[in-house]
This record gives sequence, structure tokens and C-alpha cells, in this order.
Amino acid sequence: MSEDFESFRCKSGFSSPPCYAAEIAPDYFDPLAVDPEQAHDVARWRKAERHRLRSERQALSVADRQSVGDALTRHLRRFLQDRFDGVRGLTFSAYWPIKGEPDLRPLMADLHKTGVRIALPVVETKAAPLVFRLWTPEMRMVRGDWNIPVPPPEAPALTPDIALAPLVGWTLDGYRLGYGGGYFDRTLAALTPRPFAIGIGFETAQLATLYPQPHDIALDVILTETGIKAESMPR
Ligand SMILES: Nc1nc2c(c(=O)[nH]1)N(C=O)[C@@H](CNc1ccc(C(=O)N[C@@H](CCC(=O)O)C(=O)O)cc1)CN2
Ligand SMILES: Nc1ncnc2c1ncn2[C@@H]1O[C@H](COP(=O)(O)OP(=O)(O)OP(=O)(O)O)[C@@H](O)[C@H]1O
Repeated sequence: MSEDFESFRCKSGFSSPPCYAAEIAPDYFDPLAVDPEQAHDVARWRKAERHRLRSERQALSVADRQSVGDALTRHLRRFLQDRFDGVRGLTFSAYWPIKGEPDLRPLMADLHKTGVRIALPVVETKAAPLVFRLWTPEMRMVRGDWNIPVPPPEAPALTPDIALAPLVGWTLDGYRLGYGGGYFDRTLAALTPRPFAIGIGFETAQLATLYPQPHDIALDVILTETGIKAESMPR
């Protein structure tokens, strides 16, 4: 626990900060209010889980990672065919794999061939929503934030209809653990209409809960190498 929280606790005698709204309206209950001590504990726990899950993923053999990527590609292809008519006429945001994420680039290239507009996420401003830029197979990529290859700045910015979200961890209620920047949640919160968000992860990265916080937005569906794991009601 941080010193700030500890000293606060000693002074007030309570583990949560005072909420003065109740003095104005005694029945007042703010569903989005966060207990800072709890938020701090959740953030610390998530950091440890990120570390554990990323080490497990890096320890997989190249062949195992490849077969997970191939199985995920099959499930995703079928899902897009069934639910989005193969993504005809839509803008589809994918990702350039880093740090042992499943490699779906062959699917990106196939969708591009069938006329789907493919976009990739770019961190252009820290702690702000992601920007999505058009990707084509022949394009010269540049190094973006975290050294992630991204389309060059002159590539047109697009708003995706469907967005893939690579998962470090995931839960059956559709929540995502990412790399800890909060980029994906900020992006989903900022876009209207919100893109259909598909989480892509390893089966073994399932967590019982992520202790959802007010900023967390559940994904519409989660796919792993064994198939569809979490699907919300169709929107
Ligand atoms: N392949 C891929 N591309 C992607 C994503 C992804 O998850 N996978 N992202 C999906 O959103 C965005 C990049 N996400 C990022 C998330 C965190 C940090 C970062 O600097 N993390 C800090 C810790 C932050 C903290 O704990 O406050 C670090 O590791 O030092 C960078 C990029 C866009 N592109
Ligand atoms: N919509 C938002 N507005 C402002 N801050 C946000 C928002 N969403 C997330 N954050 C901030 O980002 C921090 C990290 O969030 P979280 O633990 O959910 O990251 P993550 O989903 O693992 O990261 P990423 O999406 O970059 O891979 C949170 O502590 C929160 O303060």
C-alpha cells in the first residue's frame, strides 16, 4: 500500500475516502466512484498478472505459437464469415504482432485481397485514444511507439467497424488485460459508434476475474485457439 493511502487511512480511520455527496443528498450513490485504495490494489495485481502471463507466452515454442495462430485464424475467418459476411464493405482493424502475440498477418493479407479495408492501430499521443491508419501489404511501415511497426503518417486515418484487440489476459465476461497503457479502453470509449471489438488470446491466459473498474469496457467476443469463449448479446 502506498504511504499516501496509509496515512489517509490513519487520519480518517476508514479505508475509503469520504464522499461528501451524501451530505447533500443522503440517498446519493455514485456507481462510478472508485475507492482509490481498491483501484491501487487492482492495478498492482494486474501488473503482476501481466508479467506472469507474458513470461508464460514467451516460453512457448515457436511451433506451438504458430499452431495457436493457425487455429485462431480458422476461428476468426469463420466468425467473420458468419457474422459479418466476410467483412464485405467494412473497415477492419488488425494488429502487427509483438511480444509473442498470435500472428494473424496472413489473414490480414487475405482480407485485403478480397477488398476489405485493413487498418492498424497507432499510438500518436500518449494516454489518448489510438489512431487507426490504412494498411496495405506493399506499404513501407515505420517504427511507432514501443517500436511497433505502423503505417506511415501519410496513410489515411480510418474509423474501424470491427477491431481486433490482442489479449495478455481475458475473462469469460469479456474483459481484457492488455499492456497497461489503457489505450484500448480509451479508444472504445471515444468512438461512436463503437467498433465491434474482438479479443484474440491464448486459451491459457484466462483469468477468473479482472476486478472490472469503471474504465474497463467488455469486448463483444473473445476468441482463443479453441474457439469462441465469451460472447456478449448481439448489439
Ligand atoms: N501488436 C499490438 N499493437 C498495439 C497494441 C497491442 O496491444 N498489440 N496496442 C493496444 O492497445 C496499442 C499499443 N499499446 C501500448 C500499451 C502500453 C505501452 C506502454 O508503454 N506500456 C508501459 C507501461 C504502461 C503503464 O503500466 O502505465 C511499459 O510497458 O513500459 C505501449 C503501447 C497499439 N498497438
Ligand atoms: N477511458 C479512459 N479514460 C481515462 N483513463 C483511462 C481510460 N481507460 C483506461 N484508463 C487508464 O489506463 C490505465 C490502464 O488501464 P488498464 O489496466 O485497463 O490497461 P490495459 O487495458 O491493460 O492496457 P492497453 O489497452 O494499453 O493494452 C488505468 O489505470 C486507467 O487509469
